[in-house]
Amino acid sequence: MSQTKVRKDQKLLLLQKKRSKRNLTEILMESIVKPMFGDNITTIGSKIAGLLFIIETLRRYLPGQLKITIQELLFNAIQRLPFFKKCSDKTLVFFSPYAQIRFREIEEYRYNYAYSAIKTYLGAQVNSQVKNLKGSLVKGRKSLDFKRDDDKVEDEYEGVKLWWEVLKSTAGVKMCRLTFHRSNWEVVTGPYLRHVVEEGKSIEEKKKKVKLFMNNPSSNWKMQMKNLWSSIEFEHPATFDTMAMDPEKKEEIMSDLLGFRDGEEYYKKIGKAWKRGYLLHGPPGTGKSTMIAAMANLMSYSIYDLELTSIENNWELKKLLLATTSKSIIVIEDIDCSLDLTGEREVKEDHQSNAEIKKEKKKNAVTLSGLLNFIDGIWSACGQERILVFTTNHLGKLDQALIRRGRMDMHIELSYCRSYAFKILAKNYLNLDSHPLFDEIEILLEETCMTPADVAENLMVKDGESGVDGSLKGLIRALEQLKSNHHKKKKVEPTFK
Ligand SMILES: Nc1ncnc2c1ncn2[C@@H]1O[C@H](COP(=O)(O)OP(=O)(O)OP(=O)(O)O)[C@@H](O)[C@H]1O
Ligand SMILES: [Mg+2]
Repeated sequence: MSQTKVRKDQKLLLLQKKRSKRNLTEILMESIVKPMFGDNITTIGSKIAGLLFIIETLRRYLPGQLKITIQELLFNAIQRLPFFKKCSDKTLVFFSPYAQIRFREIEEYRYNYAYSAIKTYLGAQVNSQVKNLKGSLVKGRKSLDFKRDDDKVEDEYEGVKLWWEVLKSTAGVKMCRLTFHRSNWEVVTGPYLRHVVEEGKSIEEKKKKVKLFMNNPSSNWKMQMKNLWSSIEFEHPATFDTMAMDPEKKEEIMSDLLGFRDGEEYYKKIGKAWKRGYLLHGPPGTGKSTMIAAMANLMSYSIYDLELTSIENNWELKKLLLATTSKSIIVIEDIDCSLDLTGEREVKEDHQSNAEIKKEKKKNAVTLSGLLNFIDGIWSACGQERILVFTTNHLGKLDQALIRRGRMDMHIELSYCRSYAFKILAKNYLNLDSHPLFDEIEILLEETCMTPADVAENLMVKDGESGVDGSLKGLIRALEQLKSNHHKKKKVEPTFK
């Protein structure tokens, strides 16, 4: 069957469904509501009593979802009567014994954690009576994981029946809708929903996977803040154990991070937003990106890799920030290359046309002040438990306002490979704690500037001789080469006095 035919059939089915719903409302209107009330209300009391009798009968004898659907239709029919059109919401609500609560995925521009907790809770309602399930194999686990895959879930709590629906509006807004009898208002809005959210959160915590998010270009954003970020599962193997750097510095960074993670009370006490900024600087190949991965693995936080060059203006930057979840690391790599850090744009030459200036502005309209707002303005206080990481190869190029303490709380320098870093790399790559060639290598490392990335590359090469000796000798050759190149360069360079 061709695709267009399938689409036509689906449209037809949808139209029929809509029609049948409308027809049913009309049938109820003609057969029950109009004969009872007519268009003119005179003896309202006895008529309301009659209607309540019908509603109560439905409540007793019809099964769950069907009962709600018919009552909803009846309610809709009543609302169409001229008399009731003039009534306030309060009067109308009196005729519907059911209440509904909607939990939208994005509520007032912010991610709604209740939505994800509820979805997780509903997915976990698995038993032998369930018709639709979905199965998956999670990495690192032996057994399959089953989740409920129904749009409608009936639940029961302390004898109270509740009906959940997982919906998506035509505008693409995802939501969970809960329907319950008004007489159970206290139980549902209190202990029941608390139970659902807590249960959902604890399941999420147990199954938590670290994710890597990337921002989509705004031209791909749809309505209602959807599709701002794309994500994949984060599976980088880097840890602080494998980071080649000064052990003391490493210890300091790790305890700073863990202190931050457990610092909710402390941040509340001092009245500061629960966030922390780290600036990683150093030459290419010294482990800045590797450290971000190690941070995410240590904290079990997801990474939001923010590509500033694909953001058109400060407003988009705010939207992206608001759509991030807590327990996350927001990363801007090579901050000096992503942004015009001089703040105000330079005045353009006279001969440059207005159109050209406009085009230029649009191209790079995220400004330094926008970014500063993003870091510590009102907007950043909207989200808690977030880490910000900036990386740069050129610390000197950054505006002081951007890197002052309080914005970037900790400056971490990653540098060329020295003795302590080499020992960690030798352990990682060759499983060596010591070797007669270590002394020679360590002296050469002090005399040269080789990055950990280059040392690691050399340790992986099996140059001629096999085994660890071959790798270490290869590294020595590379270091000697680097040293002699350095001397040659020095000789050529003129000296200024
Ligand atoms: N300090 C380090 N400890 C362990 N491995 C490192 C370290 N530095 C570099 N490496 C290795 O070198 C590779 C490149 O490092 P990485 O991408 O982290 O460097 P970078 O500082 O982010 O460089 P750039 O400035 O070019 O982005 C990594 O895959 C890692 O294997
Ligand atoms: Mg990098």
